[in-house]
Amino acid sequence: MQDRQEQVSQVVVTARQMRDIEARIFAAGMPVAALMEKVAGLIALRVREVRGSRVGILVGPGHNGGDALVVARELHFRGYAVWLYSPFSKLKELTSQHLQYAQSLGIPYYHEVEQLPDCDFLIDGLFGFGLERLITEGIALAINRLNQWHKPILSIDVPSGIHTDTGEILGTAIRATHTFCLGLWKLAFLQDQALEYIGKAELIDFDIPLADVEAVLGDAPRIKRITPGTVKLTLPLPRPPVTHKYKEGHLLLICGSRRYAGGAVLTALGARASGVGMLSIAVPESLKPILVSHLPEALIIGCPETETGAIAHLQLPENTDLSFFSAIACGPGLTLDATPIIQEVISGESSLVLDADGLNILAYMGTIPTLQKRQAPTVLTPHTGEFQRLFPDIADPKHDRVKAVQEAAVQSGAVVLLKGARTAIANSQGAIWINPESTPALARGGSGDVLTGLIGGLLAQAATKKIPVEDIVATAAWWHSQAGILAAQERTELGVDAFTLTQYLMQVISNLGNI
Ligand SMILES: NC(=O)C1=CN([C@@H]2O[C@H](COP(=O)(O)OP(=O)(O)OC[C@H]3O[C@@H](n4cnc5c(N)ncnc54)[C@H](O)[C@@H]3O)[C@@H](O)[C@H]2O)[C@H](O)CC1
Ligand SMILES: [K+]
Repeated sequence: MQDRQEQVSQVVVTARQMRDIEARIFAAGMPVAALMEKVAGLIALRVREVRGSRVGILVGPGHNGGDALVVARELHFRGYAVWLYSPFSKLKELTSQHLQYAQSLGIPYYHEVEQLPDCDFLIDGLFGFGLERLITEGIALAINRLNQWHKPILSIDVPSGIHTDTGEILGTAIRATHTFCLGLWKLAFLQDQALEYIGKAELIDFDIPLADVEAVLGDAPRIKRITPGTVKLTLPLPRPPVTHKYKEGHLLLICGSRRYAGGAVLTALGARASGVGMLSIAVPESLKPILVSHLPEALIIGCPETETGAIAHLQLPENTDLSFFSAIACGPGLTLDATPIIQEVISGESSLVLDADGLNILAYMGTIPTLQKRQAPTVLTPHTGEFQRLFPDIADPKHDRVKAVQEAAVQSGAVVLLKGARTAIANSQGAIWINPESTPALARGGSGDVLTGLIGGLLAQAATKKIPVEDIVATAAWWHSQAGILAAQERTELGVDAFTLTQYLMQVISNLGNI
């Protein structure tokens, strides 16, 4: 049984779902004003940990503004110098009552941004999940002006101006340094385009009953955050006391070319870190010595080469065919000259991960619909450019990455991992995993090759277990990014080349015991 914190940390909701959950709580008898008091009380406690005692509070017309006014009142009583700014003349009733009381306490209230005295930081309660249209005119100008002050801004629930679901900027938006997401993680926190506006994100749990969350989310496929708890459920640990190398999975990597030898080494090092029982690596014949020297434990299969140094065709050892392997990972460094290999692995019946040139060849051949016919699981791991080449008829993933990856999985029947600051993974039934933490240190050549090897190695080990493929892919994505975070902490964001990244993978798993 997972504890409440772990369960809450996995949940992701849309604005609509949050409103429905909230409606159930109110219908069950919780007074709206009491909930606002509780939530804003928790925010005020958190704000008091921030340095500074002169605070400007931005008040919107809805309950986000109400939250801000309760925070203003609490800070006022705790001795802070508090100033209110609100350009709105019409406020929701509860918000209006809080404003009236704040004014009765002598808290100054201004209609123009310029009237706000110099403050240490700002609290943004202009709009929460009720923002439904573009911000225009005076309010847009005010937000732009406030952003130019370059003061710390603490946003309540979401930075005002951000679409709660897609993370799009609706006209303009507050650039928060810190955002307190209320109750449950909203989808915008997991959309790349919103991240620059959100700053440091923190969930304020205000005891939403899990029964209400379950009732609203129902049995439909969910969007979930990957957490250490979900990762622990899928890792092949502990191993059974009695086992042997083939029981712990046999992965075949097909990668590399004379031009891109390093891609093969990095993919293999990612696979090695997965702990896979047996690793075979098919490369062009001329790469064999390099691979042997880096991975003495692996079986290196030298294959005939094209004139350009790509694998011309697979030449597996005698009595071996593709069905012999628990999983196959194919693509890094292949070049487009290895096209026949992709045709061959797609028609095989092993679990298959396709990345890099594997995806480019797939796009070139236009074989996405044929993936639907595969009996075994397929995993595609595109970055945005590869994604657009593979799925040209899906709307630009930049507008809504989560929707795009969901559509791609339905179209292909594959598990699709869309790389990004918040990597998203979808299966063809509509379930989504999103990796909530990463580092820009990973935006570097070769880091994707490491991920491909890691996914392949975990898939091979899970081949006989009943773990959903998307859960395994999610675990690999989390593991990979945590290694990047760990490496960046020690070596800065500039010090995480792909080889170094592979050296941090094991540390992540040994640290998991402490989480
Ligand atoms: N989730 C919970 O259980 C709780 C949420 N709280 C807070 O309440 C807000 C949501 O409040 P709501 O009143 O529904 O919406 P907003 O405050 O975001 O504002 C809606 C308000 O703004 C008007 N509006 C919408 N778009 C625009 C626009 N572009 N320009 C001008 N005006 C606009 C709209 O008509 C409404 O009047 C949530 O985020 C939390 O902060 C509770 O306090 C605690 C429980
Ligand atoms: K806000």
